[in-house]
Amino acid sequence: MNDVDKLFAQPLTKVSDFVFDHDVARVFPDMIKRSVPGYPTIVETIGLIAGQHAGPHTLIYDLGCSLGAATQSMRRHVRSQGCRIIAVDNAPAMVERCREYLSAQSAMTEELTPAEVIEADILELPLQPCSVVVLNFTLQFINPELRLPLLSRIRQALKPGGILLLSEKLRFDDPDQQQRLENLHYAFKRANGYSELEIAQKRSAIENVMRPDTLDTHLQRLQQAGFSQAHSWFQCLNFCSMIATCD
Ligand SMILES: Nc1ncnc2c1ncn2[C@@H]1O[C@H](C[S@+](CC[C@H]([NH3+])C(=O)[O-])CC(=O)[O-])[C@@H](O)[C@H]1O
Ligand SMILES: O=C(O)C(=O)Cc1ccccc1
Repeated sequence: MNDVDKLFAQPLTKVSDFVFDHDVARVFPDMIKRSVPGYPTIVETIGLIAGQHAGPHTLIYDLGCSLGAATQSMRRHVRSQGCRIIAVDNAPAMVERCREYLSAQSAMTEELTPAEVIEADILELPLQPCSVVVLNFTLQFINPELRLPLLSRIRQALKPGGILLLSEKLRFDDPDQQQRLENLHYAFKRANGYSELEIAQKRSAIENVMRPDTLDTHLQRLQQAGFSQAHSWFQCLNFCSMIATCD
């Protein structure tokens, strides 16, 4: 069920823009673990932090859930009575497999927080009052102009004491820092078995669809969206996770 990512292993005459289709869904757990430094730690810690902030009888959103890794972690960590997780993705292939993964988890473990998966565009979906929202490497795929309106809507939906957990690939204004961390990211990929060709073709595939911001841009935008406090709680190379709080 979980295949090794060889999507960019053969030379392609034209590298198309990256899409979350069936081929990607099939290899996604392998791809993200070998491509994002710190990903397993981030996913596990999202569960831990959500467990501290999800009050009884509140809603949790996992927006751009892919196969539901963050949802699975939160289902294990959130112990409050009457909590429910809504995982959302607009890629049908991801949603289909996410439902399978969550059913398999339910079958294997007792006392998990209930979770449902909705196929929807997070830019369109009305958000109900909630205690925790997760954007784990999703905002970077949203049109830059629509990022602040989305974050403002999330802020409006969060109850007092609620939090947003936002993980992103970072860009750096300083050219030396950008080059150093980008090179280290490629070294991380190489160490995980990706070839130079795979690294180069994946880079072309994502350059038009994934647009990272600087940490400053993120923190300022979170403030603009109305969050009381925002800071990072994890960084490995050019990948970071932030928490934003509501009074
Ligand atoms: N407008 C949108 N509406 C809904 N979903 C969207 C939208 N745009 C993109 N997505 C979805 O956001 C996800 C981004 S992957 C998230 C990993 C996951 N969070 C994880 O914890 O493993 C990150 C990555 O691949 O680097 C994809 O599944 C898209 O379909
Ligand atoms: O692979 C990369 O270079 C990334 O930045 C992360 C990533 C992981 C999975 C899908 C798209 C991008």
